[in-house]
This record gives sequence, C-alpha cells and structure tokens, in this order.
Amino acid sequence: MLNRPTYNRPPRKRTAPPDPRPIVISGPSGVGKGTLYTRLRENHPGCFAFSVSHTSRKPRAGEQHGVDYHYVSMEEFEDLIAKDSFIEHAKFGDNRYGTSKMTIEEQSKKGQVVLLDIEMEGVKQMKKSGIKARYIFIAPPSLEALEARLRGRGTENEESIQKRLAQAKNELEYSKTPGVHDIIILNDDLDTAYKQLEEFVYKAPEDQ
Ligand SMILES: Nc1ncnc2c1ncn2[C@@H]1O[C@H](COP(=O)(O)OP(=O)(O)OP(=O)(O)O)[C@@H](O)[C@H]1O
Repeated sequence: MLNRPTYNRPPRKRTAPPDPRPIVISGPSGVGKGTLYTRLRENHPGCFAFSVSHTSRKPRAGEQHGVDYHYVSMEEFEDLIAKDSFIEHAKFGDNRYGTSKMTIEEQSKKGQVVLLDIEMEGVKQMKKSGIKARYIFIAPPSLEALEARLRGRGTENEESIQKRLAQAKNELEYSKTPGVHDIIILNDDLDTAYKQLEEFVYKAPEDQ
C-alpha cells in the first residue's frame, strides 16, 4: 500500500488574481507590510511583481540596478518629473525616490499583479494620478505593539525609531479618511492578517 505523506500546508496557487489592478500596500513602518507581501509572493509564485522604484541615490553594496531600484542621476530624475513620468515621487534627505508609470505598465503586461509599498504622501499622489488600483492599509494593534516590532526588528537606531513612530501617527490618522483604502487589515495575529490579505487580493472584481 502506498504510504502517502499528509501535508497541512495549503496548495500553492499559481493563478494570478482575477482583478489585474495594481495593489498599493501602505501602513506605518514596522507594521508588517513586508512580512505579509513576502508571504503572498511565496505562496503564489509568479503571480505578483514588486514595483521597482527609481532613485537618484547611489546603489549600496550588493544592490542591483533594475532589481532593488532603477538608479538614475538627479538630472535624469528631474527630467522624468518634468515629463510627468512618475505616479508618485518624494524627496528623502538629498535623494529622490519615485514610481514610474512605465514600470507599472511593463510589469502589468507580463500578466502579474503589481504590488506597491508606498507611504502616505505617495498614496495621495497615486490617488490623484487617476491610475486604477486597489488600496490596502495595514494597521498595528497599538502604537506600543508597533514600537515593539520596530525595536524587535533590530534595524533602526533610536532616532529612526522615534521618527517612524511620529510618522506612524500621521499615517494612522490619514487611514481614517473615508474612502481612501479599500480594506484596512489589522495585523495582530499574523496568520489571521495574512488570510484576510489573501482573500481580498483574490476577490473577483464583481465582489468588491
Ligand atoms: N503580526 C505580527 N506579530 C508580531 N510581529 C510581527 C507581525 N507582523 C510582522 N511582525 C514583525 O514586525 C517587524 C516589522 O515587520 P516588517 O519589516 O514586515 O514591517 P514593514 O511594515 O514592512 O516595515 P517598513 O515599512 O519599515 O519596511 C518584523 O520583525 C516582523 O517579523
């Protein structure tokens, strides 16, 4: 008799979501956006493309052009702004960052759903651009839990933690604006939040 092993893990679904619109995931730093969409991409190989941003900053060691960012000079970046090539762009410190319309179009053509991880100002600009997209906000159970996650991740110094927490308050306030997001997912228990994310992403357009 065949002794078949039993697996509890659900089968990986290699079908792209029925709704092809790009998905914008926003939420305060440290809330778990990366953790959630990484799981989504791993569970559905080939179905999602992560939007590669443009930046005027120099690549860091190990970073690859076209993978981590599209690296351009400040002059090239400003030329792209003048040509209205960006859906959203922002300046942090001395560098510019942005999502180009072309990048989204190219990735969408491959039949993959584009995922964008952008902050509040970017969300506002993207909404103004008129590009059709679905908007997901990931909320923390509390500011204390958010702080614990930021500290637990061990990637930020104290100044950066304080800056991110201050910005988190703005993000949370903005998320209360009616109609901005299609769904607000509370990332308390990770598995529950993931299930909600997956269910929303795979909803048929007519059910939204
Ligand atoms: N539901 C959860 N419960 C507890 N810890 C979590 C949960 N979700 C994520 N984390 C942890 O919180 C930390 C921050 O998560 P993550 O890096 O995914 O956040 P992020 O929103 O992508 O942040 P950033 O915007 O700064 O990139 C990580 O250490 C992650 O393991």
